[in-house]
Amino acid sequence: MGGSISKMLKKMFGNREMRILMLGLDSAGKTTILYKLKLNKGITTVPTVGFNVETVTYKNIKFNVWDVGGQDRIRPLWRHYFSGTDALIFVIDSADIDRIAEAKREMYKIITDKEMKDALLLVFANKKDLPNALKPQEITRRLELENLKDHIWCVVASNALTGQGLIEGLSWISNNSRDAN
Ligand SMILES: Nc1nc2c(ncn2[C@@H]2O[C@H](COP(=O)(O)OP(=O)(O)OP(=O)(O)O)[C@@H](O)[C@H]2O)c(=O)[nH]1
Ligand SMILES: [Mg+2]
Repeated sequence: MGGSISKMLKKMFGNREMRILMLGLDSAGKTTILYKLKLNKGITTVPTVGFNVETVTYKNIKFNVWDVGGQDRIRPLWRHYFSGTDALIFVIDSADIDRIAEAKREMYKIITDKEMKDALLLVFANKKDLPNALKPQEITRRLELENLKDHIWCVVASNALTGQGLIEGLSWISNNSRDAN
């Protein structure tokens, strides 16, 4: 009872905070997404060695977004960021068809880790502007998400250069978080 009242107050008056971890193969567009959300502008990125973290406020939620570099030699560092994650944003380059299988392997390694068992999974099918980009339904099929029963998941097509899809993604996360109910 007390719990639900405090949730209601939080919903009405804000101060929700969520920890978001954004991972994906190198060059998928993670850093571009982070700064488009944060600054609403495009930036010139270099491959991330280490991480960037920014707070993005949307409606009454503070999203603490961690963007960790995706080059293969630094992927072993990803697990150090898992603890306390409310939602994983896994970014896919929808036009990098040769590496979808590799992205899938990496994604399953992350979400099967016990520290990630309660995390929501948002997949950005990014770079949707590129002519050979796979559609979100095709990304869903190739990632075999229909078989993924122990996570709440969603695929959103995005273009980090224009920002298309990004707010839709954050809004899905906020609507599906445990304390949204
Ligand atoms: N056409 C297109 N290019 C994009 C999009 N998003 C990112 N890019 C470009 O893709 C390249 C890589 O983007 P980054 O944001 O640096 O990729 P990253 O995932 O942070 O890569 P790492 O830091 O190495 O893990 C840059 O040249 C971006 O401008 C998109 O939606 N469409
Ligand atoms: Mg980066």
